[in-house]
Amino acid sequence: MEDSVQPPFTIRIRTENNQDMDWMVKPDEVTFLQTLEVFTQVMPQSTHTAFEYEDEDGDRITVRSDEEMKDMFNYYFSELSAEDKARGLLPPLIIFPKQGKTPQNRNIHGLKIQTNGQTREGPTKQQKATHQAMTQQVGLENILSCGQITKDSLHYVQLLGHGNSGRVYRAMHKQSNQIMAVKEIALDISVAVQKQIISELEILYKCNSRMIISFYGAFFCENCVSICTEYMDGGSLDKYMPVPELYLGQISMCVLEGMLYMWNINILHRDIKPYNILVNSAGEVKLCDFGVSTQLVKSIASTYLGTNVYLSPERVQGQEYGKPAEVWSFGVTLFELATGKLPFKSLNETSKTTTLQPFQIMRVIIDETQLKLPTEHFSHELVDFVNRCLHKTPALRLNGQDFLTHPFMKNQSSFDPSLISQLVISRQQVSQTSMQS
Ligand SMILES: Nc1ncnc2c1ncn2[C@@H]1O[C@H](COP(=O)(O)OP(=O)(O)OP(=O)(O)O)[C@@H](O)[C@H]1O
Repeated sequence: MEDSVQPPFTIRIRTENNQDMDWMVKPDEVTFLQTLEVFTQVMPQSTHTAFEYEDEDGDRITVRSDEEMKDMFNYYFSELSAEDKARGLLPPLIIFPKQGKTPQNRNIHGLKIQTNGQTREGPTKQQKATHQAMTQQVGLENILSCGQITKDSLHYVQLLGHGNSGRVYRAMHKQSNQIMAVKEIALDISVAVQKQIISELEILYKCNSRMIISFYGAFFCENCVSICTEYMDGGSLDKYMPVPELYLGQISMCVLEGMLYMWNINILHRDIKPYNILVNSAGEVKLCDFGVSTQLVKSIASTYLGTNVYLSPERVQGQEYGKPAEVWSFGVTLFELATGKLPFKSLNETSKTTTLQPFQIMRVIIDETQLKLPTEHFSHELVDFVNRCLHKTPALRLNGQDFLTHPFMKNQSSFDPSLISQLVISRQQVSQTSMQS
């Protein structure tokens, strides 16, 4: 690896207060000095003379020169797993800036003071110009991102759809040729909030379940956040409704596995609905759009005026969100997937849902007696399963243990991707035929 050209990857600068800043670099082009200059842009209040990275035992190794930086890159590439290399998108290399010890510049209380002539009012004109030049030189505009994806590194291929909060594109990451789905959400928020969103989204890197969509990275460009995830060629389940019961069992198994996996690591989805369950022609079923970033959820909610018809009665009434609320949304989703309709009589005409005021929809969710799945069309097991997810009293809904022992789930043999694959491919054939005629 030492003599070959090393591909671009992300250096994650971990600041003292544990805030991460990602910076995409080409190892052959970036220098030690440039790295220190980037620190100055990210942490203008401190002076740095070196930085550290961790070896496989967690021991810190200091970098003070181009030579040592080269050693660090070689070490990083030698430690990559075959899986990382095959994925094309490399994990970030975390570095820890080291502050220079300049006692004459510190006061006795240990408070940092300005060291480089920068006044309290902010940088001088000359500093601003240097900053701007540096920004262009080292690609600082890319720092507000996690992962190594930026707008420029993507080739947008096709608009896949749009929801309440934004648009989703199919795009290709030029360096890795990786096809991905990019969800763009416009948000009118401060840079501080943008940073918080990016750092909250990073938890998605740790989610490793075959039932959860893979996360490739996220970045802000102007006022838009772009979230890049695995592309699923079958799209979301809303396009398949009504879904025959044969497939519903398999879909439920996958959604539950994904949900239970996330619950285990203390993450709630917060927005379960047919639009957030994706399928592909390989027969995979995956959950997407996890509400892992509280700040992102808040920022979207403040611009969205509608009412989510998948919300549980207790959530509509402002009570704390918990697993039972998630189970309710799953119940509404299954009901809709099975019948193509919502479990509320008065919300079933689309024209009504769009003309009803948000508070009227909330009233329906709280007050209306839910429809029951008709027993003549569905098995007794499915009807009972859905009805028990849709119990008005949260404590009486199915919970983690009951799910797996419920006859509807027990009747499922193990997951068979060929079934879902059949569903996706036959739909793709139908839409191709209708496009041709
Ligand atoms: N990873 C993906 N792969 C393939 N298609 C996708 C992917 N993510 C989303 N889509 C498609 O894009 C459409 C719009 O997605 P989006 O997440 O914006 O919709 P939504 O969930 O209805 O909206 P919102 O979450 O804003 O309420 C989806 O219905 C789906 O068909």
